[in-house]
Amino acid sequence: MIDPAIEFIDVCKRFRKQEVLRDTTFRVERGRTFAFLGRNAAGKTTAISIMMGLLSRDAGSVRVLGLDPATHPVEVRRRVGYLAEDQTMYGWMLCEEILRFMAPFYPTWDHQLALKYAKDFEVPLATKIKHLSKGQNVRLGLVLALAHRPELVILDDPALGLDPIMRKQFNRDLITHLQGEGRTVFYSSHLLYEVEPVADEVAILDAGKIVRHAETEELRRDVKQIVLHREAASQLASETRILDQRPDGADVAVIVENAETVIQKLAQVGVEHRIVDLNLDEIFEAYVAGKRSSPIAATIRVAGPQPCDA
Ligand SMILES: Nc1ncnc2c1ncn2[C@@H]1O[C@H](COP(=O)(O)OP(=O)(O)OP(=O)(O)O)[C@@H](O)[C@H]1O
Repeated sequence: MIDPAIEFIDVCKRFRKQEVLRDTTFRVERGRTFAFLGRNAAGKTTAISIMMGLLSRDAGSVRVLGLDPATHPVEVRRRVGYLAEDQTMYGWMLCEEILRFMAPFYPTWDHQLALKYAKDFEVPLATKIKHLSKGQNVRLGLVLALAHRPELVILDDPALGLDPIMRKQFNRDLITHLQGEGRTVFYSSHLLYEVEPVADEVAILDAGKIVRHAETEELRRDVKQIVLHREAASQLASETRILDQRPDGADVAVIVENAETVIQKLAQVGVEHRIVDLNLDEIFEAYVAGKRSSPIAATIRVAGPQPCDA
C-alpha cells in the first residue's frame, strides 16, 4: 500500500506553557491539493516545521512520504518542495547564483525548469537577493521550492507577498500545473478566496486542533445558514451542531453542520425557513469565530465544538 503524503496522528507541541498543537490529526493522500486553514497563531507554521524536521514534536506520530521527519530530516527535505513563510536567503548572491548553489543539494534538480519558473515568475536573475522586493523574494523562493520536481510541495502562506495579479497567476497556473502533474500540494493560508478554487480538501485548524476536515465541495454542501423565526429555533434538534447564530429582526440566522438532515427535520415538523448557501470564507469564519452564545442561545440548544483534551 502506498504511504500517504502526510500523516499526523495525535501530534502535540508546546512552547513553554503554551500548547500550540493539541492532538492534531490529519492525513493527506497523494495527488491531492490540501488547504490547511487557520487564523493567525493557529499553529500552521508549527505543524509545517514539524513536517520538515525543523522542529521536534512532544508527542504523536508524523510521516511525510512515509518517513519520520524527526529521524530522516534530510531525506524529507530532498523530496519535498518547501516555501517558508519568512524565506531567508543569502542576500549577497545573485538570483542566478542561488539557483546554481541549490542544485547540488537535490539529486533531482532540473536547471532548465528552474530557469523556466524564474522567467514565468519574472524573477530578475541578474539582481542580488538583498535588492529584491518582498514579492520577488517569494517568487524566487517558489522557484527554489519547485525546481527539483518534488513529489510533495508544502507552501506556507505562499501568496502573502504577491500582488493580486501574481496571486491569481499563482493559483490558476502554478497550482493547476502541479495538480496536472499529479503532485501533492499542501497549502497553508488564511486567505480563503484563494484556496477555494484550487483545493480538493480543506482542514481547519483552530487553536491547534483540527475542527473540520472535508472535501471542499462536501463542506459547502454540509454547512449552510438557515434563517427561521426565533420562536421556531427551539425546533432545531438538540444534536444540531450550531457553528454561529445571529439575530436577524424577528428571525435568527444559524449556521449548522449536517445541513441536509437539519433541513429535512425542519420540513417534517413544518417549520418555515430559508436556506442560504455559504462560501468558504463564511464557513471558515463560522468554525473559528462563530458566535455560539448570545441571548438567543437560550432558545437553541447548542452543541458547540468538542472540548479540548486537558
Ligand atoms: N519558536 C517558538 N517559540 C515560542 N513560541 C512560538 C514559536 N513558534 C511559534 N510560537 C507560538 O506558537 C503559536 C502558533 O504559531 P504559528 O507560527 O505556528 O502560527 P500560524 O498559524 O502559522 O500563524 P500565522 O498565520 O500568523 O503565520 C503562536 O502563538 C506563536 O507565538
